[in-house]
Amino acid sequence: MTEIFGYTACRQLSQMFLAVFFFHSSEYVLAAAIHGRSKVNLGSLLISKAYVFAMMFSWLEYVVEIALFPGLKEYWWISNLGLVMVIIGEIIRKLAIITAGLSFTHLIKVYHEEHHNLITHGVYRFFRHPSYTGFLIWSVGTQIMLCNPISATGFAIVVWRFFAQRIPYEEFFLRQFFGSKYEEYALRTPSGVPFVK
Ligand SMILES: C[S@@+](CC[C@H](N)C(=O)[O-])C[C@H]1O[C@@H](n2cnc3c(N)ncnc32)[C@H](O)[C@@H]1O
Repeated sequence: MTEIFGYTACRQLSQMFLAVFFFHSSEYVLAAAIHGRSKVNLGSLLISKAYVFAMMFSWLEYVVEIALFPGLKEYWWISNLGLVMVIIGEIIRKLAIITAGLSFTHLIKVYHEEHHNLITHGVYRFFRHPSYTGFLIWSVGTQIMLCNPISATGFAIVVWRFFAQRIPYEEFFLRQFFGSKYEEYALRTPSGVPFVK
C-alpha cells in the first residue's frame, strides 16, 4: 500500500489531476470567451454523472492495481505515450473550438441560427468532427497515462459508441442547415472518429 505515496503514483496522479483540471476549466473559459459569460453555465464544464462515475472507477482501478500489482504502473513508455495522447487530444479539441467559434456549441443545434456558418477550414479540413477526435484521444490517453488496462478499454468503447451515435444525429441537422455544401464537405472529409463514416 506504500506505493500509493511513492514517486510513480504521485507523478501519474498529479498528471491526471492536471489533465482533468485543465481540460474542464479551459472548456469553460473558451465557451465564456466565445459566447459571452451570460450564455455559459456549469454545463459548459462538461461534467456529467456518467463521466464522474467513469473517472471515479478509473481512480479506484488505479489505487487497487498499484497496491496489488505495482509493477503494472512502471511501464513508463506506456504512461508517457498516454501523456502525449492527452496533450495531442487537448490541442486538437481546443483548435476545433477556436476554429468553429460561434458555430461551436456544446449542445447540438436543432434550429439554424443566423451566426451558424459551415466551418470547413483549419482542423475541419482534416476531420468533420475534430473536437470529438480530440476528446477520444484525450480520454483514452488519460487511462493509458495511468496504465489502467480496464479503464483504457472501457473509455475507448464507451466514448467511441457515444460519438458513433451522436455524429449521425448531429449531421442530420447539419445537412438540413447547409444542404449540398455539407454533403460535398462530408464526401471529401473523414469523420475523424475511427469506423464512423
Ligand atoms: C459540440 S459541437 C461539435 C462540433 C464538431 N462535431 C466537432 O467535433 O468539432 C456541436 C455543434 O457544432 C455544430 N457543427 C458541427 N460541425 C460543424 C461544422 N462543420 N460547421 C459548423 N457547425 C458545425 C453542430 O451543428 C452542433 O450544434
